[in-house]
Amino acid sequence: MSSNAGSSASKDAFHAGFACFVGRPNAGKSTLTNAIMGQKIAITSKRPQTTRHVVRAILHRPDSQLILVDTPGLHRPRTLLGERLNELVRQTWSEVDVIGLCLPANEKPGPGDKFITGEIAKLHAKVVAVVTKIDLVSKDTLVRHLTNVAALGDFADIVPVSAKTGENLEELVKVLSDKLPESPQLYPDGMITEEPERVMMAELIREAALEGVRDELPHSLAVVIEDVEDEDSDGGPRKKIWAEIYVERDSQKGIIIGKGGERLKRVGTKARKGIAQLIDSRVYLDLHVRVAKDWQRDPKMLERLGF
Ligand SMILES: Nc1nc2c(ncn2[C@@H]2O[C@H](COP(=O)(O)OP(=O)(O)OP(=O)(O)O)[C@@H](O)[C@H]2O)c(=O)[nH]1
Repeated sequence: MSSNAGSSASKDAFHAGFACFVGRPNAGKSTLTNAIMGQKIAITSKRPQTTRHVVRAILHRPDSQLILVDTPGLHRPRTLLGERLNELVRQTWSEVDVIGLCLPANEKPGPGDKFITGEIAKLHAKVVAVVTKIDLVSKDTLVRHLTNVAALGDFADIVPVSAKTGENLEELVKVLSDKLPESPQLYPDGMITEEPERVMMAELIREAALEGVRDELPHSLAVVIEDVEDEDSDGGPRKKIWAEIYVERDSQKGIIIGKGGERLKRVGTKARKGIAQLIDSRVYLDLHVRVAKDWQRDPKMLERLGF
């Protein structure tokens, strides 16, 4: 044991704490969280700003416990929902020990990245620049990119990774874990997320409902799990889940339901499979679509939808 500060002194100590990935929309934060966890937890998509909930993933290593908090991207708020999301991001940023600033290797750091770098520099957290999507660029481009990233701010480390190929992911976990404070384990062994199951179920339904229609209604859709019950059916025990999909207009309801209810049926089947896998049980999903006019601007409705 030694009283010296620094990593060599705390070699044998256990480190535990919170980390989050930040970066502009589409920087690869959710994909990175999923890849590190080796399983699907956050919801990813080709469209920006689909991450709505703070999802915690817990990474256990022999000498550390890294708790990943997933945040939505910071963006210019146009609605009350937008403002709430930004509040949520800032709140999360202020609560973590380490921040991984995600900078996609295939895009030059821009004013948005500069802005975020400035914002997080004000916090107590250590900041690691995570260069994402390195599978998309050549070695030469990557080297140039790393130089640009180094010029962007004062980072505790710079780690290039690919969530797609898995390159350098374990190194990233190590770098982030090393920067956590000395602390006993914060969560029990084996626990990988504290996100309530219902939120994850809702996200699976939301993802299924958005498939193919993201252009038409990217932010107009929210899902609430109304109830979950155990029941016995002919095929054995199963979970019966009542869920509601909220949209803002009648026309959107039509899009979700589809001709003769065909589309909603497909959404239900896809979501049911995902949920069954998530909770490892047979599932009966009772899915309804409701119109809540302008829910994104209605504080009561936002509360009900969990924002
Ligand atoms: N080729 C490649 N694509 C990636 C990688 N990581 C993420 N992507 C893609 O980049 C897009 C955005 O990834 P997300 O993980 O949803 O990005 P995000 O930063 O969480 O986005 P928001 O939720 O909008 O904040 C998706 O189409 C991913 O498939 C990677 O390592 N390699």
